[in-house]
Amino acid sequence: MEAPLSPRESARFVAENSRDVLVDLEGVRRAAELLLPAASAWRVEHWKALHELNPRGADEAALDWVFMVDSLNFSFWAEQEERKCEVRYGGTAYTGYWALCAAVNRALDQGIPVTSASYYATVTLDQVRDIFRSDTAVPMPLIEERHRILNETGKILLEKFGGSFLNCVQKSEKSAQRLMHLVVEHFPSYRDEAQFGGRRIAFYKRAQILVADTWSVLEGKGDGCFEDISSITMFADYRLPQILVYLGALKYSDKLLEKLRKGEMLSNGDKQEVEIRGCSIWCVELIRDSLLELLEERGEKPQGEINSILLDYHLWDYARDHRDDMSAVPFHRTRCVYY
Ligand SMILES: Nc1nc2c(c(CN[C@H]3C=C[C@H](O)[C@@H]3O)cn2[C@@H]2O[C@H](COP(=O)(O)O)[C@@H](O)[C@H]2O)c(=O)[nH]1
Repeated sequence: MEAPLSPRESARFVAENSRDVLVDLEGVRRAAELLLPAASAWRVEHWKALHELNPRGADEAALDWVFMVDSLNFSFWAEQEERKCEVRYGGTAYTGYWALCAAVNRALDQGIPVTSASYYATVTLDQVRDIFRSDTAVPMPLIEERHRILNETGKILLEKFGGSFLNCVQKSEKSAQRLMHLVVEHFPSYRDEAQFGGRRIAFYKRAQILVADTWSVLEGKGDGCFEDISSITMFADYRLPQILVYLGALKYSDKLLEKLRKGEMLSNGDKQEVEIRGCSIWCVELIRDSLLELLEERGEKPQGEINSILLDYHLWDYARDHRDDMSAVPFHRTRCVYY
């Protein structure tokens, strides 16, 4: 099979051929102006402090935490908004992606070595159900797939990288692209690819967020000093499209909007699902470019770094904090292990 286009080229190709999703250039500019005050202060060193559940260290154990969590970083959305999986940890009730992190930290606190490949390569389904148990009647979605992926991923990490994700990172020799391709080549559950307009395309959402979280947990230093980190695009999940539509940078056709409002599912790889994901990536690339142009026009230098990763993190956090304001904008419902 032909090698897929890179995520950035896939996004450009989809945006140029999309029918139901449009990147609005005026909206892109307005979004960049809205984000500019915050953008100047974005720094990779802030990632850890951003959220209490992120690992604190920058060692092998922290990398194993990131690898195991990003191997399961998919599909947390609930069938009914009011009936969600919830994990209580340290006095807080967490939902969505944070419920996953809270469950991992809860297990570690109980002495279960859940982030060690030697453990999760042979963990049983019953043990996985217990580790990720919800504190409500609603279980975490796709628990069987999460079990299968843990066994598969753990076995491969043991066989090919001595059971340590640090070895995989060091093999990339400080190239974000090489690390992304190493992960996709060796770990099947990260192969987030599709067919669109006669071309093979790839979004590699979990492989790219894994590279980004590796860069972040290592604070861009040592093995994490990727010279090509700016080549990583935004991560095409189901939250970012929602916020981009809310900000007016992305537009859905009436037909698509109606479908999403009714809560209809889109299958992974459907034309409209690919258009949503591809246009979202392209939209964030253009917002990033617009931020750099605005800074240039104002003769300002950012204190940190303006790239699609830090822009994505900011937008994702913004979406989390403005969930209610965005309730009129539907997110697309796809059940899969890729995002
Ligand atoms: N584009 C993008 N998508 C991201 C993330 C994250 C969390 N990562 C960073 C955030 C904090 C830490 O600093 C991590 O570095 C999770 N997701 C996706 O969202 C969905 C979960 O949403 P909800 O159901 O609301 O929890 C699901 O597809 C999940 O895969 C991100 O950052 N960007």
